[in-house]
Amino acid sequence: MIETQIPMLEQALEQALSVWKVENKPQLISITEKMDAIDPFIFFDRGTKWKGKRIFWSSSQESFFLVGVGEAISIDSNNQDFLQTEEQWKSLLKEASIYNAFQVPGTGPVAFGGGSFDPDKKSTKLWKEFKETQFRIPSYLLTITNGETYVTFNAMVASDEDTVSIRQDMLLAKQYLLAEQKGLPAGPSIVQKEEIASDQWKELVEKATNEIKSGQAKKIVLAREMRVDFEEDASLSSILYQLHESQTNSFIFAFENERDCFLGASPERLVRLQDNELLSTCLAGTAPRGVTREEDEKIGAALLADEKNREEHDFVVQMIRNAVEACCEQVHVPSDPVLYPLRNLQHLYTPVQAVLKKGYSILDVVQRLHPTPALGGLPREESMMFIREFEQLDRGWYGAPIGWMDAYQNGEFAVAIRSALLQGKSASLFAGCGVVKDSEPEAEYQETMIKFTPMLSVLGGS
Ligand SMILES: C=C(O[C@H]1C=CC=C(C(=O)O)[C@@H]1O)C(=O)O
Ligand SMILES: [Mg+2]
Repeated sequence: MIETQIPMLEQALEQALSVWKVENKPQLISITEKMDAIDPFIFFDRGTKWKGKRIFWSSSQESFFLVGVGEAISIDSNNQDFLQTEEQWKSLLKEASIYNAFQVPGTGPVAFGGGSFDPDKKSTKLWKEFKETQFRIPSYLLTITNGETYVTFNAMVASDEDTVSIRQDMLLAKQYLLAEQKGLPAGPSIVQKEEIASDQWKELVEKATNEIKSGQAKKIVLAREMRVDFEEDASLSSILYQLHESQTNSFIFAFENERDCFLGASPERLVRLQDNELLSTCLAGTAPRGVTREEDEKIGAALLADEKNREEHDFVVQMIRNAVEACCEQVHVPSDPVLYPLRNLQHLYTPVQAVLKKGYSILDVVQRLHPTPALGGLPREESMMFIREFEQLDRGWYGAPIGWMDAYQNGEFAVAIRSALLQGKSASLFAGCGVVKDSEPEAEYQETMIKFTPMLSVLGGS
């Protein structure tokens, strides 16, 4: 039997109404409850009732989950500016009626979202459902952290009448979302796949290396697309479950907008902030995994010693270090990278730790870091101009920051790679690589091939 009362609801509604009467603008109410264990994938699947408005985030390393259904309010913008988002987020929280006795990171009002890779590139209809910047405060948010489970109920109050429907919706939603449920639906299976213009892409890699050799840039990251079709509409909950099971050391994310959903399993953290402690990671330079342990170690050692990959990696470290130093103190960066193993490939990895200076927020850092040379290039402007002009792909949200922030200055953003845009019976997959002076088109092509593998395999078409 589920306890269907929502404690503090009446107080929260009353408080919001009294502020609304003075301020005359909608007020956020947010109530957090601790619950017995809830399966995050089943919660997401249950959320199909709110189809088009679900979000998912998990850090598989830490068993941390955020699953949101419905939308209490969104903070959107058609010109990308994370600082503007920050202003709106602060103003929303200023007078909000927040009842969260726990204040654990990721509980209470949480804004989840991201934006497009390059707002200056002309967008195509592929990404028509996605805004330049879009953050969602879910109506119902499940948070699982340190083995504890919380649910936060959020709503906007803008009139006396609202309180009646909010009360009703919240109680029904609580009953529905927490009801027992059988397993997840079956995963998709790919019936057709098409690599978009791969020969042209290899020519573009060559063009970029020439550009680099002539001194126009040091590194340019180039990406490409694969389009796949399924027998039936793909079930998102099963895909997320499979990603979570197969991709350790990754962030699993999903942002659903109507019939489209952008999801992935990214190993690349852009920034994490907790109690003012900042962690960013430089991840660039790639090699496959070996079949035997011996072979794997040999490939790893070769990657660590490979000049081309070290250069690719070092450009990212330089840029992130500079950006972090501008808003942090006690910046710590190891002098050499280590290996970061994933199921299908391994990367060079350098963590950057620091303490954020007073007056800065996680979105300040996101704004400064994006795009890092792991997705754009170096120098930033020159590489971005090259991508904007020559890359035959609408990256949309691929390669851009995606993540969450709470009301207590905690949050985490990943770089949205190893990802796909699901659109009912079809999907677009994205993969890119860092091109430097010693890049070879065929080798870079093969590298994108392995980067497609994690997503392809959970979509039923390895
Ligand atoms: C651009 C992607 O990967 C980046 C992140 C890690 C390693 C990379 C590389 O070695 O090229 C890329 O910079 C992608 O997966 O689509
Ligand atoms: Mg590479």
